[in-house]
Amino acid sequence: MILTVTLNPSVDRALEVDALVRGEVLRAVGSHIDPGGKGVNVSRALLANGLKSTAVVPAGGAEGEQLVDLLKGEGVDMLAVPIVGRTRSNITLAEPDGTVTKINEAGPVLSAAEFAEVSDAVLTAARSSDWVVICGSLPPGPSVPAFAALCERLVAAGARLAVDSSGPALLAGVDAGATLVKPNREELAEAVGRELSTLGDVVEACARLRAAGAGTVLASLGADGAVLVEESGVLAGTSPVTVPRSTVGAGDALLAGFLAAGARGEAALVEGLAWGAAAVSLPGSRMPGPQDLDRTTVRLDARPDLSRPLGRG
Ligand SMILES: Nc1ncnc2c1ncn2[C@@H]1O[C@H](COP(=O)(O)OP(=O)(O)O)[C@@H](O)[C@H]1O
Ligand SMILES: O=P(O)(O)OC[C@H]1O[C@](O)(COP(=O)(O)O)[C@@H](O)[C@@H]1O
Repeated sequence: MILTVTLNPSVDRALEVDALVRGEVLRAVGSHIDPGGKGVNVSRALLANGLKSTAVVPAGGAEGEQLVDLLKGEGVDMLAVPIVGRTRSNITLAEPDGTVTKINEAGPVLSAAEFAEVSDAVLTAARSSDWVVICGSLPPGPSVPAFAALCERLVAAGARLAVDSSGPALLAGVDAGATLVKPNREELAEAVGRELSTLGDVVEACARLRAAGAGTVLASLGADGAVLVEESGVLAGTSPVTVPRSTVGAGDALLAGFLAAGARGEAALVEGLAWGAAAVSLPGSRMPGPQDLDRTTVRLDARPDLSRPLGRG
């Protein structure tokens, strides 16, 4: 069973507009409300494909109740930890060509006691989990040290830890020795402090995260696909999408598919890329089910051309 942890979950509101024009009153041509946050999306994707998962979410206020109701409505098994603060709403504005503009609230501050309660719930549930997958931004406030301590305690307890986060949180997961990290191109570039213009730059950056403590690095590259750097070597893959609809949740779907297929090697990368591409073809942060997956579009390369330039970041 995969335990997902979303320390800063959200109610995701997606509006589809014909064109985004600043300063105008726009009429949405489509709207979607989904339970959100990166770990929540991983659980949703696993569930959509018939795989057990439990989502740990701090939840507070009316939006927190809505998040819990949305998760219940989708049949997602959850551990909701009540907090005083108000769960955030994240807004997506999607255009017909797949361009997505996203506005994410900061989210509620978790008190030290609330963070400790979430940590205790995670450490307890981790004992009966195959993976602990901590994804997304941290709550605002002094949460990095508490997050780093949680990662260290999980690794010390023998948990297989996966981290998909950014900035200090990603580096804390690396430093703690996470089994797997899943940065996107921007997060990877920030982690190593340099622009990533070619596939070789990505591979080198992943190798630096492995040298710093990460076991496997799965770097997602948007339309450029993904790169997997693990003990046994390097793989690169792409998953072309003819009509991108919404990239929101694509990274979470990639990670879920990768984990679902064993979290290493070619088969897992193919599965992750297929789930990621399928998510991009769906509106809002809809997670793909078996009927949405097309593995035949995935192309892998065990000897990728490292000089290959990446698309506009
Ligand atoms: N425009 C796109 N065309 C094809 N595949 C895409 C596109 N955007 C994302 N993907 C797929 O989704 C995965 C995750 O996307 P990415 O944007 O890198 O993650 P994140 O959502 O974490 O930023 C990519 O590795 C790729 O497989
Ligand atoms: O597009 P991604 O990176 O896969 O994740 C999408 C999810 O991440 C969020 O944008 C939140 O991201 P952050 O936790 O980094 O703020 C959610 O609104 C959404 O459900």
